[in-house]
Amino acid sequence: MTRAFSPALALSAGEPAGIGPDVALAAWLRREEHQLPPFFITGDAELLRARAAHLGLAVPVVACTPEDAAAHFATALPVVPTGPAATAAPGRPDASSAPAARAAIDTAVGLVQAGRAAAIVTNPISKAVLYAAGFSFPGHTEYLAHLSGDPAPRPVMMIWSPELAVVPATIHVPLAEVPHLFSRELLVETARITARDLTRRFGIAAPRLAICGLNPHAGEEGTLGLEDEIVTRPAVEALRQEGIDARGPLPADTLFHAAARKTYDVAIGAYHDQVLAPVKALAFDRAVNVTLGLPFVRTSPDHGTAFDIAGTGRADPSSLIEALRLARRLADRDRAASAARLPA
Ligand SMILES: NC(=O)C1=CN([C@@H]2O[C@H](COP(=O)(O)OP(=O)(O)OC[C@H]3O[C@@H](n4cnc5c(N)ncnc54)[C@H](O)[C@@H]3O)[C@@H](O)[C@H]2O)C=CC1
Ligand SMILES: NCC(=O)COP(=O)(O)O
Repeated sequence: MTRAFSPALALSAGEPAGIGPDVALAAWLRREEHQLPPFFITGDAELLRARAAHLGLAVPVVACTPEDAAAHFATALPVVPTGPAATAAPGRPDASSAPAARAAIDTAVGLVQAGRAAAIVTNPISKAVLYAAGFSFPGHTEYLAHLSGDPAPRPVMMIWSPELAVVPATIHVPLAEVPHLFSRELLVETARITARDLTRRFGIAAPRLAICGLNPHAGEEGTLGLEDEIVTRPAVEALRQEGIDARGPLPADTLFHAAARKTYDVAIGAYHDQVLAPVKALAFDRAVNVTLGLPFVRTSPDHGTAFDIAGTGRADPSSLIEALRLARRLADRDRAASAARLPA
């Protein structure tokens, strides 16, 4: 049986002064050991050559088209050039960082939308650097939704690992704004998208969702805050009426120990640190950030730019490796599902 052609994965280069180049080079060097699917970087080939030389890594870098990337992958790291040169030194972002980082994302999205990349994997950006250059989106998650369509779909951030998968209902917002943004509509919509994508892309037929309360002890029946009676409980009831296996409001402090984790497929929390801290504590080197709700597959390592170790050779590529492997799996499942929907 011949396997239908599927394009390579697009890996956006991320913040040039961060560890994105380091982990991309290190992942490519481990491509056989980890049976990595072919990928190409959208970015600046010169920067990658310079970083390989700086780190003393024997990685040939080849500039090519997305279509030629898979053929080059066995012998060189393929780069699809994006235009803006990135001149920043490791650990020292400069003014070249923002246009280069943004162009890498834009190119990757354009290629996946044109069917020239199977999925997008993003290396970390420095949000502060992009904000200073006028970027008005809190992070990739929201920017990718913006690039996905008009109106933009609601994006959902999931950090996935074999030990634990979590979703924050509010994403990149100041903690003081969380109680105002935490609404029944937000929670229901977030849970629906999560359940749908866990079935469609992860193959979990009836996902079990554990919904955390916002307050300590999930509000202790309203005595420690009313949000869980006004928002969380009715949202869970609405989800159950739709046939979604949701439970809550559950106290977040007792939801992440080993026995509790066996009772659900994903924990949905009210805010970023409530659920990202446990997954990063358990699986920092293996966890993958996946954006749900998009028309294409996007994954990312769970870590940031790590300026403190960029260019030192200490950056661990494991999370990027898992992000590449997961992106391929999810894209293949998407493709198979689309093919099954086609008329014979
Ligand atoms: N997807 C993305 O674009 C993300 C971007 N960021 C951005 O990254 C920047 C720095 O964020 P931080 O909170 O400092 O988190 P960080 O993940 O960059 O670093 C936290 C600590 O973990 C270490 N670390 C991170 N990745 C590592 C790896 N692969 N191997 C070994 N050690 C590693 C770092 O050296 C540092 O000590 C911020 O601007 C943030 O917005 C953060 C998370 C995701
Ligand atoms: N802490 C996770 C994170 O900041 C990832 O953000 P994004 O850039 O993937 O939206």
